[in-house]
Amino acid sequence: MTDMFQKIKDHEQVVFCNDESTGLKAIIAIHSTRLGPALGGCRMFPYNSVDEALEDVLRLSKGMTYKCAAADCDFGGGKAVIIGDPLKDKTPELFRAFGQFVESLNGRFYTGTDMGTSTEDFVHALKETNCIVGVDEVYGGSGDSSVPTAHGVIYGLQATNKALTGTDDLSGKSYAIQGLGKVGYKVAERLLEEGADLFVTDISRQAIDQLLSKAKEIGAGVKVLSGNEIYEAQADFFVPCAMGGIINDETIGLLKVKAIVGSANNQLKDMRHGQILKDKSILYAPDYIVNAGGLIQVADELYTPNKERVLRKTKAIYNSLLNIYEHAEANGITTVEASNQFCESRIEARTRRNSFFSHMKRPKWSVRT
Ligand SMILES: NC(=O)c1ccc[n+]([C@@H]2O[C@H](COP(=O)([O-])OP(=O)(O)OC[C@H]3O[C@@H](n4cnc5c(N)ncnc54)[C@H](O)[C@@H]3O)[C@@H](O)[C@H]2O)c1
Ligand SMILES: N[C@@H](Cc1ccccc1)C(=O)O
Repeated sequence: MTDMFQKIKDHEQVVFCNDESTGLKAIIAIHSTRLGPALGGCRMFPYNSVDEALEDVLRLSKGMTYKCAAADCDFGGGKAVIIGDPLKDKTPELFRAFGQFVESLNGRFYTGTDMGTSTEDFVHALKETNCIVGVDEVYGGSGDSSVPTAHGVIYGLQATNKALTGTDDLSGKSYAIQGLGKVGYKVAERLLEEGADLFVTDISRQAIDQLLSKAKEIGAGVKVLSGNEIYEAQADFFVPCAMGGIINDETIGLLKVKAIVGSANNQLKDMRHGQILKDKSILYAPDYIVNAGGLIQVADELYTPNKERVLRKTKAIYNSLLNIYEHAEANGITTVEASNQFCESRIEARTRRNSFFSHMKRPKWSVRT
């Protein structure tokens, strides 16, 4: 039998949620509460096996610990995955059942949207727990987190452009975007407005058609590629905005871009792929630095929400990336090593009181009740 404790050895807590009546099968992973209660979105995906779902939630929740530390948020890392097809298996009852499991963690885990879930889904969960972030303002939330996430990706592209060419002007460059969902579509739209050339791919025809009609409206050109063709696109930037693990042994040799900057979580299949990118002189913007905009917004929501502060902290992604590039270059290490080192030392320096968050609720949470 698999040694489950060996598998989850880096994590504080992993909860398997099973609800027969609604068909809910979910896993919540809390990686660390050293800096505060765990915060992380909930993904819905038709995983092929429970092992695959577990591996995803363990990696994603660990990434959230680093993302919170890098973005200077007083939260720890957690994530949830619901095993199911977001196009077929969603019901209000399923999300209410999920909300009950979140509530059972008593304030140790706050969650909201991620790949495959929407703000509407969490309005149902909100009936069972207050530990939900990023729902629309009419429900007391700060709104769709993909908006600031997309802003962050744009700042990330500008900083990377600056590091490569000395200017942060995004026009006249080409971008290969994988995934035109909540984040990818907004990034694509902004790049079109900037006068960029786009290569795009998505498994959803509807998502592609929506972008094509937008491009037509503003008279911009978009080339649609199928599946793996996106890795071979002759573009300046690869912008992954769908699933993780896409920089791997099969794809890395195909890349022709100068840099990778996208919102997808866990883009590198393995740490060693960071070194291969460095050897190929492809500048890699660590995903959890680039895609922190959504986290910044929902973390802010848990105090007294302030849009100006969210914008300022999201803008800081630009300088954070430039610092990471500089540190990596000066020390002959990869950009992921540089950002991991920064986060680990920040977590070490900030850990206080104890290393297990057990408070019942965030101080200002009562404003929502
Ligand atoms: N939403 C946020 O605020 C946020 C924040 C940080 C990170 N992220 C990450 O960004 C990524 C995208 O998130 P999202 O919220 O836009 O998700 P989403 O579900 O809204 O969009 C994902 C898109 O990718 C497409 N897709 C799925 N598999 C694909 C494939 N094999 N090839 C091409 N396209 C594919 C889907 O059809 C969909 O259009 C995820 O990895 C997510 O974890 C999202
Ligand atoms: N899902 C996004 C934003 C988010 C963070 C935390 C909670 C809810 C949503 C992320 O991975 O960063």
